[in-house]
Amino acid sequence: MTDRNELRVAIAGLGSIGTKIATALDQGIEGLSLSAVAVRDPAKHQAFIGGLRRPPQILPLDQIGEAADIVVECAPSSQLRAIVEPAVKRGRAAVVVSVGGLLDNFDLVDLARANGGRILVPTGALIGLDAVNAAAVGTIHSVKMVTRKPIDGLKGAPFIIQNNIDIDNLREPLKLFEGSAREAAKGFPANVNVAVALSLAGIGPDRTQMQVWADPTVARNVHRIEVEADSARFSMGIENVPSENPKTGMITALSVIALLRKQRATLCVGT
Ligand SMILES: NC(=O)C1=CN([C@@H]2O[C@H](COP(=O)(O)OP(=O)(O)OC[C@H]3O[C@@H](n4cnc5c(N)ncnc54)[C@H](OP(=O)(O)O)[C@@H]3O)[C@@H](O)[C@H]2O)C=CC1
Ligand SMILES: O=C([O-])CC(=O)C(=O)O
Repeated sequence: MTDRNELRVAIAGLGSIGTKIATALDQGIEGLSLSAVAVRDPAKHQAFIGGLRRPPQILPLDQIGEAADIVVECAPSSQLRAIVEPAVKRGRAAVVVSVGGLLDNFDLVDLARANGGRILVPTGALIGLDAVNAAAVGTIHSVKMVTRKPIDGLKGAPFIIQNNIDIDNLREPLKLFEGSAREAAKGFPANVNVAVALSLAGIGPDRTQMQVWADPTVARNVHRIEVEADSARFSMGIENVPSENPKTGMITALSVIALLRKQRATLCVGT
């Protein structure tokens, strides 16, 4: 039975990130319960959902906002609008992991504001957005980010296909892209959500500069960031162990779980 004071959480997409969040909610997060999921093919996920202690309802994407106070989007970015729009229209909170998709749908922020909804972007596979948020209260002069991924983590990216770049036979690191976080998100929608999150925490997608490297010498998704602000200069780095989806670092799901834990926790640490 659901405690009426519990926040109901619904998850859209049960892939590498969504299944971890569903499992954590099912095992228990203070004050939260898993109320619904949306999947493309229910039959494929039947065993997983049936194996949960309290199996959630399975609802169409656009209806999960009805069954939840918080909707967690962890599907491909092409589905972001279909998931977030109905939720924020109903005044719900939407946790967005496909944050690159927000740039082309930024009106959702206005829609959320007009209806009392919220859009929450977790730190995800990155580090230090608390410091970037704080520095942005003052003046940030520049934010630069360099991402290196193993070949398997980059395969299929539109930028690579459109430019006909062969990364399969690389022996040395190859710089694929240099430009703004906005342009990077277009070329690598499943690879640089982190750069967009960084940009939204700091100086925006047009001023945040980034490089993307295909690197056969690394086994992890490596992100290095340099921030120059009036309050501080800082460098940050993270080397993510890929999950079963080689494009996605394992820490991404953990970051969402940490964000969910904060919704009702008595002790909250970090901004
Ligand atoms: N913010 C960040 O730091 C990071 C964000 N990401 C982003 O997070 C998102 C999820 O990543 P990840 O879990 O690894 O991806 P996966 O590919 O592992 O999972 C995506 C899931 O979405 C499901 N899906 C696809 N279309 C629909 C639909 N129409 N309705 C419902 N479900 C659908 C897929 O279903 P099926 O199982 O049937 O294929 C799959 O289960 C991606 O956009 C990724 O780029 C990733 C890493 C870091
Ligand atoms: O997991 C990572 O290292 C980053 C990632 O895929 C993304 O930002 O989309």
